[in-house]
Formats: sequence, structure tokens, C-alpha cells
Amino acid sequence: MDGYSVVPILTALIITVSIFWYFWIYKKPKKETHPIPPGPRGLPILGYLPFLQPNLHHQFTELAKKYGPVYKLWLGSKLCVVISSPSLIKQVVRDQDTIFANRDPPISAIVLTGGIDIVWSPYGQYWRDMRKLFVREMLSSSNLEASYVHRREEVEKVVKSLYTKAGSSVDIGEFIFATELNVILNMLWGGTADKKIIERIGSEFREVMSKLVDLLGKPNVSDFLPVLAKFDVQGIEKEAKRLAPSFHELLDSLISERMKTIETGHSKDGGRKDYLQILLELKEQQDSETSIGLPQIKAILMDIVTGGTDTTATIIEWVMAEVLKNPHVKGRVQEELAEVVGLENTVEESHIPKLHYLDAVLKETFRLHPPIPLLVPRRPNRSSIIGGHTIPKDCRVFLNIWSIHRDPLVWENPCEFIPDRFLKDSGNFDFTGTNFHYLPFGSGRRVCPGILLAERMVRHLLATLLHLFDWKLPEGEKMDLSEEFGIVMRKKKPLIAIPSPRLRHSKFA
Ligand code: HEM
Repeated sequence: MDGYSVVPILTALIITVSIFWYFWIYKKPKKETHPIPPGPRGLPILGYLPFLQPNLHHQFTELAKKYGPVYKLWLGSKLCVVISSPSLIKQVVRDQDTIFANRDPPISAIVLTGGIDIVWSPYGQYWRDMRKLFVREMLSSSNLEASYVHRREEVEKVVKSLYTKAGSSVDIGEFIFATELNVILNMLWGGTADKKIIERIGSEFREVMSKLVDLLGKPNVSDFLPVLAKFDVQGIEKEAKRLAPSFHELLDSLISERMKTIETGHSKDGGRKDYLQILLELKEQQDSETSIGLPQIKAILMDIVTGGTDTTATIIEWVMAEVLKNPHVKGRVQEELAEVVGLENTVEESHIPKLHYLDAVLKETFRLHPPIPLLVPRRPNRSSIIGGHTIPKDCRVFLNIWSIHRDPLVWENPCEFIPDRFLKDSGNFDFTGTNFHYLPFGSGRRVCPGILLAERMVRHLLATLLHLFDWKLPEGEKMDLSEEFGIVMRKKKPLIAIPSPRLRHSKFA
């Protein structure tokens, strides 16, 4: 081979190599500049599912120490992202709220509600209409004011019943749950129903609901491995299908009983319409913008009954537990009550704004024991960037407020019960979700719409329990503040306490 024949070959080679080099350097797909978050490895197919521990909020907090404030884990084929810093949560619920306002309902929720209630319906016009209806028609301040008569009646019943139980053990959570359920049922019915029917429906509701709430809180393998969904390995779907008809029957009887009395029934709220009546009338207005059908009425009722009872009863149980554990706190609450309410009087809702220390005790309890520690998970409707990481569309996003509420970078002595921290700076901490260090009711478009009602239900009852009674633990019992994770985070060991009357009032005799 002579020199002339080598040149074209070499030239061709150089050109080819140059083209490859050019494409390699400049045209190769760019490395993802925003990687998906780091996270623990799991097993093939199952991901991290086999390693989940019962107290998910504790485990998620521990993992954040290793992987940072935004990390991922695969649960089966579902990519989950856990976020646990105030600045990143702000990016989710404020800066990119419309992307993250979707939900990811578990199979059990779909079976129970059909996914058409406010909690589980996807972000969009339907959800907006349902939520607006709920907030505007039912939770307006005039409606809340008018329904005080029912809350007060139930609180009086509680007091009378506790006087008869003086000196004996009371399961606080169970007792308060029954009370809050009655409050809700009476608000729905405007107090027109036969008390016996309320009692019957109430006790059946209690039984079905506690099972439902447990079911909703259980991680379900079928949610994470859709290929296994048809086998329903844990039997969760089967159990939800078994319970759903009983729940629907109870809602049906709630509605039909109200319809019977709608013509003749006189509300105790000075002729004001009760909640169920408002909903039933909207059902009749077929052409109106807000007209709804029976399935929507039942979905809203489900949210009110489930959202309004377990959460409020649970936080009261936690407050009572903290107050009993900290006698100096109990002393200060009772001093304040004596000063504001007076030893001859019973608590009224009008006293509440003046009970600043009780407010601080409640807020501190919400900080340490938020009833919904991971909020209700979100599902982004498109990929987005949070904290420099790509959060892929349709993953499940957990916002770990439990860990933020105990973050030493945010709170001094974070694990100690110190209500005074909320006295100094009370204006900075409300429940509306604008302070990203403190989010017991969530934040953004999906923030809890029941805050005002919850506050009224909790504060009045709590103040009454502490004003009229002294409480102590049964002999030999030690206070145990262990938590049990679920859709609502309850006290692991139910609080049993013994009431003794501090003050006697003739009206409760
Ligand atoms: C102590 C009492 C309560 C607590 C701690 C609480 C907490 C929460 C939380 C954390 C969320 C999720 C927020 C988010 O994803 O950002 C939520 C949603 C919701 N809550 Fe509450 N809640 C309470 C009482 C109530 C009451 C009394 C009602 C109604 C009667 C209610 C109805 C709802 C509804 C309908 C939603 C779904 C909102 C939506 O997805 O648009 N809650 N709640």
C-alpha cells in the first residue's frame, strides 16, 4: 500500500471519530441536572415495603437524618417522597400548590367514599365546588354561632355524666369521642331528632367508624403493588367492602330520619336551618350552581362525621394526658379558668378568647402530638423541582410535620412540653398553615376546612373538663405518652383517669 492511498482512509477515520466525539460531548443526552432525591435501597419488586415499621412518622424522621429533608423510597412499584423541612414544605404547599393539590386515595378510601368526598377527590372543579359548598353553607361563622346550642347541650350532658362517675375510672378518649359524635349529629340534625334515635345511630356509628379509621390508616400492599391488588393479601379491601354498606346504611338512616322531620321539625337554632336541611335543599335545586345529588350529600356527611370526631377526641385525650403529666400546667390552667370564668360559673364559648394559657396548652399539644402527623398525602399532577430534586408526576408525597414540630433547629427543647413558648409569640402561630414551622391542620389549598368548627368543639369541652373537675390517674398507674400511628395518631395506651368535682353547680345536680 503506497502513501497516497492511506491519506483518504485516515481522513475518513478522523472525520468519523470527530463526528462521534462531537455527538458524545455536545449531543449526548444531558445528565439529569435535578436528580430524583436520594433514599434507602429496598428489595427488588418490594422496595422498602418489608422494612416499614408501625410508627411510620418516627421511621420517616430517622430516615431524614440520613438522607436529608427530601428523600425517596420505593414502596413496591410506588415511588414515595418524604419532605420534612419548613422551607421545602413551603415550596410544596405555597409556591407549587396547584401541582401538589392532588390526592392519592388508597383502595380502602375508594371503596368507602367512591373518591367523591372532599378529602379524596382530585384537585379540580368538582373538589372546588364541594369544598366551597361545605365551607360557605355549613361552616359560616353565623352557622357556627347558631349551632352553639348543640355543643353546649352536649357539654352539659358530659358534666352530668361525669358527676355520676366521680371517683371511678373513665376512658377519656372513648368518652370524648361519643360526645363529639353527638355534637356532630346534633349539628347535622338541628336537634330535631328523637334522642333515642341519635343514641342508637351514634353507638352504631362509633363501632363502624373506629374500624374504618383503623382500616384507612393501614399500609395496604395492594396500593403499592397493583399486580397483587386482585389477591388483596391483607384482606383490607374485603374488610372495607364489608364495612362500607353498614356505614352507608347509617348515613341513609340519618338522612331519612331528617327528611321525616323536615316538614314539622323546629330547629333549636331559632328557626335556622340545620346542616342536613341545607344539604337536602341544595339537592332539590336541580338547576342551581350548587345543586348536588344524594351521593355527594353522603360524601360530605362522611367527611364531617369522620373528619370531625376522631381528630377532635384524640387531641382532647392528648391534652388531658399532658396536663395530668404536668401538674404545674394543670394548676395554671385552673387558675386562669377561675379568674376568667369564675368559681360560680360554667364555661361559655364567650370565655374562650380570654383563656390565653389554655390556648398555649392546646397549641403545644398540637405541636407534640399532631393528630395527622404526615398530613394527607399529596400526588403531584406533573413533575416538578423541590429542593433541587425532581419530584416525578404521580408519586406519593408525605409531608412529615411531626418531625418539623420536633426539629431542634426550629424549637428549643423540642421534646419538652412547654406551653409558654406559645404565650410569647402567640400571634405568630395559628392553625391556618401560614407558618411553615407549625402545621397541625395542613396548609395550602388542601388545608383542613374544619378548623373553626374543630376549635370550637375542642376548646369549650376542654375548658369545662378542667374547670369543673380535678383528674388523677388510677392508683399505681404511670403516664405513658407512646403514640400509635394511623390516619389519626392516637395514644397507644388509652388514657384512663378519675374525675372528682372541683365545683358543684345546681344545674348539673
Ligand atoms: C383536631 C381536629 C382536626 C385536625 C387536627 C384536622 C387536620 C386535618 C389535616 C392535617 C388535613 C389535611 C390537610 C392537608 O393535606 O394539608 C385535614 C383535611 C380535612 N379535614 Fe380536618 N382536621 C380536624 C378537624 C376537622 C373537622 C372538625 C372537619 C369537618 C367537620 C374536618 C374536615 C376535613 C376535610 C373535609 C378535609 C379535606 C380537605 C381537602 O382535601 O380539601 N376536619 N384535616
